[in-house]
Amino acid sequence: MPRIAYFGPQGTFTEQAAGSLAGQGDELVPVDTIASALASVRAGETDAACVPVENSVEGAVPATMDALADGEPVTAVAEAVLPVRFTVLTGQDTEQIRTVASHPHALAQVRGWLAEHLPQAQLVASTSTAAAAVGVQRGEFDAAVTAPVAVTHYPLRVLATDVADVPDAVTRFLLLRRPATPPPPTGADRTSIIAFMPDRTAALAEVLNELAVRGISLTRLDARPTKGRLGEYRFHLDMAGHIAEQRIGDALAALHRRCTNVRFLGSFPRADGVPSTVSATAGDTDFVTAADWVAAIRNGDQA
Ligand SMILES: O=C(O)C(=O)Cc1ccccc1
Repeated sequence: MPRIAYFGPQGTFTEQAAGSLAGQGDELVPVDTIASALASVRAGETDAACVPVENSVEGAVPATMDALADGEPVTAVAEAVLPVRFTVLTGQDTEQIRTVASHPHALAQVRGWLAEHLPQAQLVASTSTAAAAVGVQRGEFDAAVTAPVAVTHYPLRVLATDVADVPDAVTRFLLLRRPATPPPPTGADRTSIIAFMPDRTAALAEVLNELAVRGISLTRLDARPTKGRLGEYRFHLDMAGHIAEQRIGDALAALHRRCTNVRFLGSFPRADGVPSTVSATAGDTDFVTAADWVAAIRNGDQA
């Protein structure tokens, strides 16, 4: 039975995302950190791992960026986008609540609500929203900001539901496997890479230009320090399209020439189903016709 490690414990948003991406009969295996979810799939203990990658309010999840960049390569085969509205669980009377724990991304998205409803409470970062609920059960914190599903796992008092400073916030999750042939292109795909850049004037501009001249639309650009010298970054880029498409393959080959290293993180269907736009001169046949023309000249058969 295929096993999917997810960022747990039970009752996280990531469990919900893993459930929506799992096939029938897949076993969902909770692990405590994003790094250990990826470590388990790298080691072959599980077949896939589900982790959060970015949020529409708080941006990238740094732990996921680092775990994807370090260690053996893994590639995304699917993504899920979930609305995030929070439930506040407690074991106390409201007046007694002195500490509220949650994942930093969750705390950042309910700051306004907490300031209004629990102004006396101190905010404490936990490894995940569900870990905060576990902490409340153990008496370590007075309240937890959790996913709605947490209430079924942790029998605590529901202080509030549908809590969100930004009502339409969403989080995107990835399903990652050990590298294999990517899922086939659908016309509405995303390709994800990490570009390790040389420390050179205009290096990022040159990389972006390789995408721009092929009419490739960026869907995400994030930077993380390499943890080496101050000012050295790696860039996490997502683009509309699939590596099986000529313009994407051609662009990645150009980046391979220009960058210190390029890590391919997958080509997979977009959860929003938005089809890629392909400019009039960057379709697959345009590339094939152009390559045939060059080959003909090399062969001495120019028409
Ligand atoms: O802690 C969780 O439940 C997660 O899955 C990470 C997370 C935290 C806040 C919003 C979305 C996902």
